[in-house]
Amino acid sequence: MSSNAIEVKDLRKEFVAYSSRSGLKGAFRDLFNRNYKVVRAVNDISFTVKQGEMIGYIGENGAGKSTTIKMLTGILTPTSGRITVNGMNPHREREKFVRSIGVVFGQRSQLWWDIAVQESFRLLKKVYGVSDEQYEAHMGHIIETLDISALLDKPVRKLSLGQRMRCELAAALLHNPPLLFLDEPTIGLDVLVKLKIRDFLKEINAKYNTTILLTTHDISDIEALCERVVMLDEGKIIYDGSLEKLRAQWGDEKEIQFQFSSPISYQQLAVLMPDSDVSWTQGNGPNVWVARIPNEEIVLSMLIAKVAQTFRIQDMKVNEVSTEEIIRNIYEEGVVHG
Ligand SMILES: Nc1ncnc2c1ncn2[C@@H]1O[C@H](COP(=O)(O)OP(=O)(O)OP(=O)(O)O)[C@@H](O)[C@H]1O
Repeated sequence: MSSNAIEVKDLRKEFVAYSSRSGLKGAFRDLFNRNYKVVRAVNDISFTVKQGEMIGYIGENGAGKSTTIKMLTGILTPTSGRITVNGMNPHREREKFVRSIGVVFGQRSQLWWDIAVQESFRLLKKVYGVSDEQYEAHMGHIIETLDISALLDKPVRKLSLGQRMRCELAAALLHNPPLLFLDEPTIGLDVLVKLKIRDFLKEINAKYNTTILLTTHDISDIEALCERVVMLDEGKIIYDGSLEKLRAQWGDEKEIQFQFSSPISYQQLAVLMPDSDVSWTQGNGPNVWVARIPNEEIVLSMLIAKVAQTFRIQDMKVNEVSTEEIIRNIYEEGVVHG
């Protein structure tokens, strides 16, 4: 097997969406020719994922994330393009393929609703052909780390969402797959469970070099886990790189908030650094002004020095532009950056 867990080349998926005409006359005409339009959900994307990488696959609703994952897991066939996952074609070598991946889709369960969790585990163990020795060696640790031993004899329908998600994760890893797909694994979970799941994923990744591809709307999941993000917009990859670079490229501004001891006018502030890219706006509260500046050390120290020389400052705060905000900006601007 090559060292790439996932190889995707010029991958495309189109859906044909029919629209029905209204009324009896419309229905009659629909019999002969229906109105349809082609939706290109995934538009010729290419990327590779190395074994052991943890990748955040992100994008707005409808960007094409689920469609990609469904193709990568062999649920949907591509319209065109090539996919190799764990050295296989996901839908051609179905049976062998599913044994090489683990999948957790936030809203869909692979556990049986009415039977005890451990019965589900036992069934999956059979399906995946996991030996007793393998199971003991591997699952004991997983059950302990996810803290689910007290849940094993409960039917899934009796579990809370957080409890169920932990059991889903254990189920997805039962056969110790080298590749794990997670779709919104922490959605709706409380902070402690989220942290537990993140720690667990980090541990699995470190211990087994498991590749993890994660879709999430929770950027803090990405910050905690992924060095690389692939961002999708309208079926196209608009960013593929490190979270750090994304920040550096886009988080290129800082905000400094000053609270002055007495009222100051905009003109007084505007003349401080007339030749630089500093913009001032009034903040919340009395005598509060916010300067937005380019994220450069020298501009920051000059500004602070000038302001401190000229006015009496009661309080000062520097805000980094958050990743959340950076990503929102990208969506709004829709700019393509490599
Ligand atoms: N079975 C289908 N038939 C027709 N159109 C579809 C089908 N599945 C997805 N689409 C369309 O393809 C586009 C991409 O959808 P997809 O579900 O992949 O987005 P997503 O990024 O996963 O969004 P979300 O975050 O909401 O899950 C959307 O415009 C969607 O309406």
